[in-house]
Amino acid sequence: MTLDLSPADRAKFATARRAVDFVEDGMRLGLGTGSTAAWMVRCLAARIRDEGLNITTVATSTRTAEQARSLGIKVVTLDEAKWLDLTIDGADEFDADLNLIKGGGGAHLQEKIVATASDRMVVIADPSKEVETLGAFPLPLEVLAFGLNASRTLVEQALTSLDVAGREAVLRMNGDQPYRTDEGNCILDLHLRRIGDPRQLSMVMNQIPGVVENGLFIDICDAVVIGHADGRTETRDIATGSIDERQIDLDAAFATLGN
Ligand SMILES: O=C[C@H](O)[C@H](O)[C@H](O)COP(=O)(O)O
Repeated sequence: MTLDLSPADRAKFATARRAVDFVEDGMRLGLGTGSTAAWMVRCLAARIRDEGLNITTVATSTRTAEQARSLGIKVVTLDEAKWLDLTIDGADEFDADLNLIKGGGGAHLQEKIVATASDRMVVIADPSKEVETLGAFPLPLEVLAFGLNASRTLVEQALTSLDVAGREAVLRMNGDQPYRTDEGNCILDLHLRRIGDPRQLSMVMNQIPGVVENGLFIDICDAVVIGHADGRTETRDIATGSIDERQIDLDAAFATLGN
């Protein structure tokens, strides 16, 4: 029963359930990472099982790969899949142009590679992720451990000439050790508060030696599905400007999960 779920989880489930409607038989699909994406993987597994769909997936983290495989979903590498039809992933923030901040879970490097190797990227989010201006959520930078402090100094220097409201670069920790990504790199979380020009910031950050990838997704996302705790969903498509509203029966949908 979805009544046992928190309002936040009901909203995540609603967006996830609506987004898997875009999956078609035979597709090669990118699977995002995070709590919303985890709901999507459960919904996808149910559709594959109930409809006998032939779906090949590429995961954006070891976490997601393990979850997908445990639910019987076929997972291959991106090089094996070559190219993807669709990627469905969560986000930490999105704006009116569907530019995103991602990487709250430390997976934005693989997520960006997978999303840009897809014909289409659909973001799944609850309404709290929508912002007028990106930047309240700290922007993650994946950075090589080698020369980390030098890279951090260069990042903070570069930020002084950019249109942002804060400059603090905080090393993400896992207990008393630096957090390590799937690639073995570190994460600097940039507390910028407001990002005036996301495109410029993204380009400048990726020019700094040691920075592997930043969490800004500019002109990558094609549509967002916003889910609400009462089962309402709204899908906005950036290319057509269309808005599609659907009501998900959360209890009925939950009963189909079986996982
Ligand atoms: O690295 C993590 C990813 O970018 C996630 O998609 C993002 O942090 C959103 O996660 P959640 O759905 O848990 O809010």
